[in-house]
Amino acid sequence: MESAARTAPAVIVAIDGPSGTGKSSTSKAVAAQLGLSYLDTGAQYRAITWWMVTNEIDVDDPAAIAAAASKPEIVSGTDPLDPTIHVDGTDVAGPIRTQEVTSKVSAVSAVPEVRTRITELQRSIAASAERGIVVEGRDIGTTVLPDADLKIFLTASPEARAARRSGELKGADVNATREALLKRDAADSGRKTSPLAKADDAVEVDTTELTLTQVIECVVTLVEEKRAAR
Ligand SMILES: Nc1ncnc2c1ncn2[C@@H]1O[C@H](COP(=O)(O)OP(=O)(O)OP(=O)(O)O)[C@@H](O)[C@H]1O
Ligand SMILES: Nc1ccn([C@@H]2O[C@H](COP(=O)(O)O)[C@@H](O)[C@H]2O)c(=O)n1
Repeated sequence: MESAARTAPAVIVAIDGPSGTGKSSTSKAVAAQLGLSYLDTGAQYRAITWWMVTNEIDVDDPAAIAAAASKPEIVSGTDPLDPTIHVDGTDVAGPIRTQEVTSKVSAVSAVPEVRTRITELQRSIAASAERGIVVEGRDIGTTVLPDADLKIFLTASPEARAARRSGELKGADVNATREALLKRDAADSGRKTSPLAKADDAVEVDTTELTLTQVIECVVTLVEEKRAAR
């Protein structure tokens, strides 16, 4: 007899929110716990940004970015225990996390041709996830997967997010980290095409006072409730 996890219908979970709210940590853990695939859409935007920088495309020139948007081949591995990201066959998991890429990704991701290309890729990955998928980003619930079974919007105070990030960056200045987070949020929320936004039907979870374990438990419970109601 097949296990319950095997026979459960595929479930699509969209997790959005500003930087440092815990989207990646939560999404990976929820997907691993429930036997689902996992997609880090921020890594895809970072990957195309890395390619633009490496190929000396001026990120302040939207026309140049648009003209090059279809060139790199971006491949995402969706195992939540070992998510991967390759550009033209090169493993870029490390290079996409540099300060240079982080400071330029909002400009690249605001270009409509980039969003169209990456959104198509995201939809095709989600459609081929047999057991379902947790997809995290900024516009998953609003634009990429508007019919997702469950939409979550994570928030946390800027202070909590900066403290988490500077802990991760081993002693980085908390105020500078906070300013950088807020600057990226403002750019992502303010762009014309598919900005960072909460979908009307998303469940908002403020993680400021919650441990990561509590957030994961909360989301797992919400997924199980959705599944039980189907
Ligand atoms: N509820 C929480 N309590 C404490 N630390 C947390 C919590 N959630 C996440 N963290 C920590 O905060 C840091 C940022 O989390 P994570 O990378 O998951 O955020 P994110 O929303 O995906 O950020 P970004 O959008 O910038 O990629 C990580 O070090 C993570 O372990
Ligand atoms: N759905 C998404 C996801 C991400 N972005 C852009 O990528 C940047 C990096 O995202 P991280 O989650 O890795 O921090 C982010 O600041 C956005 O500019 C996006 O536009 N849409």
